[in-house]
Parts: sequence; C-alpha cells; structure tokens
Amino acid sequence: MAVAEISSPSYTTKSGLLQSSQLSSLSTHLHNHRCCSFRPLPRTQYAKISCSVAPNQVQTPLPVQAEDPKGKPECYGVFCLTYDLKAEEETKSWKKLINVAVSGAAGMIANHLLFKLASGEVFGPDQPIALKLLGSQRSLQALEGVAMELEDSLFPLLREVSIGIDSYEVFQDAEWALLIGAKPRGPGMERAGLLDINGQIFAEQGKALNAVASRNVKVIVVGNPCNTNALICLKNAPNIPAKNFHALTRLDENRAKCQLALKAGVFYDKVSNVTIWGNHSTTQVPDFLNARINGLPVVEVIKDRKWLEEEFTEKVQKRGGVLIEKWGRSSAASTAVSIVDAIKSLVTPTPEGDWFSSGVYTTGNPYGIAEDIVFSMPCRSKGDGDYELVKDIKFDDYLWKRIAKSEAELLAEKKCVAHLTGEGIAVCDLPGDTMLPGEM
Ligand SMILES: NC(=O)C1=CN([C@@H]2O[C@H](COP(=O)(O)OP(=O)(O)OC[C@H]3O[C@@H](n4cnc5c(N)ncnc54)[C@H](OP(=O)(O)O)[C@@H]3O)[C@@H](O)[C@H]2O)C=CC1
Ligand SMILES: O=C([O-])CC(=O)C(=O)O
Repeated sequence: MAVAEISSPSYTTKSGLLQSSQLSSLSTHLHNHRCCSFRPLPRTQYAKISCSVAPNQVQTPLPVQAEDPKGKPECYGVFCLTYDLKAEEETKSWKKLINVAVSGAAGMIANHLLFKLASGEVFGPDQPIALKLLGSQRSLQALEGVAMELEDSLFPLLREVSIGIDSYEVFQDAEWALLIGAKPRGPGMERAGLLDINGQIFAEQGKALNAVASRNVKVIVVGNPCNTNALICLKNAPNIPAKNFHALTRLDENRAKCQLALKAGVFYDKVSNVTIWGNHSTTQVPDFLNARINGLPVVEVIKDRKWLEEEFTEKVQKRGGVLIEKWGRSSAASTAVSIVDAIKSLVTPTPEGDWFSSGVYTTGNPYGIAEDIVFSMPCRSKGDGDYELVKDIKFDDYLWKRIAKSEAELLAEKKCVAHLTGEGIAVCDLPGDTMLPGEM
C-alpha cells in the first residue's frame, strides 16, 4: 500500500502502511500541499492515499503498487502521484470529483466503457472522475492491464483509479455503480442455474452497496439476466431507494431504432419515443405503437403491420444472438455505447416530448404492470439522475399480450431467486422458450 511520510515538508515515500495516529497530521499536510484526496480505508487502521491528476502538474510521486493479496483497492500507478494544480487550473471551475464503480472491469464491455467514462464523453468536460474497478482473483492481473492502459491514455479528467476484488472496498462512496461482471451462460447450463450463480453475485454486491456506497448511488445492472439481477441487487440494498436501480435495456432500444430507420429509409436520429417493454430477453417488446419517425407515429410511416409485429419484433429480440453468431462473442462496443446513453439520459434533461427505456422497479407504475419486479418502461429525466415514468402511452391488444408474456417471465424468474431476495424458498418453473438475447 502506498504511504507518504509526514515528517518532511516535501514528504518522501516508501511502501508500507500508515498508522491511524498519523492520519490527521498527514491529512493537514496533504491539504496544505494540495494533494487532492486522502481517505481512510474502511474496516482498517490504515490510510489510502490517492491523489488527483491534472495535466503537467507532477510534484512529488508516491510509490506505485497495485498488488494487494487481501484485494483492497489501490490507487494505481500514475494515479498515486501527487500533483499540484497550475495557477490557471486553480481558478477553473471543476465540478466535484465523482466516484464511479465498475464491476467486470476486465471484461469486454468495460474495455470500451472505461475509456469513454475517462474521456469526459459521459459526464462532461468539466467533471473529474475517479474510477473504482472491481475484479476478482481470476482477473486481477488483467485489471492491472486495464489500469495501465488508462494511465497511458493521459486523460486529464481521470483523477483516481483504484482496483480491487472486495466489493465492500471498491464500492466505498460510489455515486454510480455500473455492474457488468457476471458469469456467462455456458453450454448445457440451465437458465435457472445462471439465475442462481449470477444472483448470488448481485445479492452480495447489493449488500456491499447498501453498506458503503453513497446513499443516492445510481446503479445500472448490465450482467445478465439483468432485470432479475437488478431486482436481487435492490432487495439486498434496503437503505438505497429502489428507484435508483436500473437494468440496461438501452441497447435494445438502440437496436430497435436502427431497424425502424432502416425500414423507413431515414437516418436513425429521426426515430424517437421508442420503448422497450419488459425483460432483457427474447420476450422483450419493442413498442412500435408509440414510437415516432420524424414526429409521426411509426405505424403511419411503416404501414406494413405484419412486418412490425413479426419481423421487426423478432429482429430486435434476437439481435444479440445473431451478433454472437457473426462475432463469436456478445455485443461489447455497442453495449458500452448504450451504457453511456443510459447514463447521459439520467444526467441530461430528456428532449421535450421524447423518452428513453430503462429497466426499473415497477412498484407504483401507472400501467398496471405487476408490482415488485424490474421491468423496462418509458422514462423521462430532468437531468438530475432521477426519472419519472411517462404517462401518456397508448396500448392495444397486441401490445398488452406481448407485455403480459414478458411480465409472466419476470414473475417466474423472481420465484427462482426468492432465496436471494429474502422471500423464502425458491421455486423455479421458467417458461420453456425463455432466452437471453444472446441465445438462439
Ligand atoms: N444488458 C445488456 O444489454 C447486455 C448485457 N450483457 C451481459 O454483460 C455481462 C458482461 O459481458 P462482457 O463484458 O462481454 O463479458 P466478459 O466475459 O468479457 O466479462 C465479464 C466479467 O464478468 C466477471 N465474472 C463475474 N463472475 C464471474 C463468474 N462466476 N465466472 C466468470 N466470470 C465472472 C469476469 O470478471 P471478474 O473475474 O473480474 O469478476 C469477467 O471479466 C454478461 O453477463 C453479458 O451477458 C452483454 C451484452 C448486453
Ligand atoms: O446474451 C448476452 O450476453 C448478450 C446480450 O444480452 C445482448 O446482446 O443483448
């Protein structure tokens, strides 16, 4: 663990641990020397030093040490250096640093996402960011590789990077938790088995968020089956508002917009008001009834209702699987883009008259969808991180029938994970045709 000795005015460095008795004087020292962050680690006597990085501002380097057998998150490499702000930077109105935790950080999706987060593309060019990367014993080396690439990218807004394998450490003070890590379904594995294995990951991570994250942390669950994983996570985090948990269905929305644009012969920015209803699975319902192209109802622009009900719907539902057949792996870059879209939709006001899809907690929903599940529905945001469900939605028999199928699937998934949500003994009887988008 990195440590700074506090006896010298420009402190020297060595590896070792800092005793709690030294904390307050070191804190004052670092503050006086404009070191940017100084935090006691939870559940230990020791302090972690992890300093802000601004361009061309090297002052006194602290040691580089990423490995920790106990798996505590460490400031990584260049992110452990002490920097001083240049005069012109001091007056710049940087926003307060935000803590973003990412699980599955050595995986394929994260490999795209982290660089977008660090570049300022997601939270804006004046928003410094701390990335807290969660891996496992299995991925610790790879995680160091990720951190090295982040170092080499010289992102001015990336002020801290820490890596770790203990969610209680990594999620400390997290304001965003992007939960990507999950075991992929292997050959011969039942969906019920996947629900159980991944459900345990999300139960544990829910508990960790509940214990150490910001009380207003926003959580986006990506790891599949993401709706039920999000439900498990929120049930294990009773001190965090259930409304703060999302299951990622934005990729499905983007896929639907692309297909509608293709069919109508327009660029995809002309397609709006697309809702994905339900589960991120092959029962999901891409809603063409309420969607618009150039401001007109889709059904007035694309008059082929059979195409909309059959070809379009199935194409969106199975897009992930077709991509896996082509690529030999599941969507990673476009998923990362859709995570960026999902975050931006929460931190910027939704354009007038439009909405976005997100898998959110159903309790209190205005549509009559079963309570107490995580279901993708149309949302609007004022840009404050929160959202409201959209009220003026049309339904017809076709749409209701499809929504009911996805609802039934999620209710069945919920029964499978009752042991993980504190609701008793699990009974797993899933509909036979229930599949992830990546399954064919
Ligand atoms: N909602 C959506 O729209 C989409 C969701 N997904 C889902 O996102 C998840 C991540 O995808 P992707 O990044 O491509 O996958 P990768 O396989 O590249 O990475 C997943 C990470 O999950 C972690 N993991 C956690 N627990 C286990 C476990 N028990 N066994 C194996 N690995 C585990 C691993 O990291 P570590 O060892 O560090 O824990 C691994 O690096 C998957 O669940 C996938 O199905 C994918 C596309 C779209
Ligand atoms: O099943 C998967 O892992 C891939 C997936 O969710 C998608 O492409 O939508």
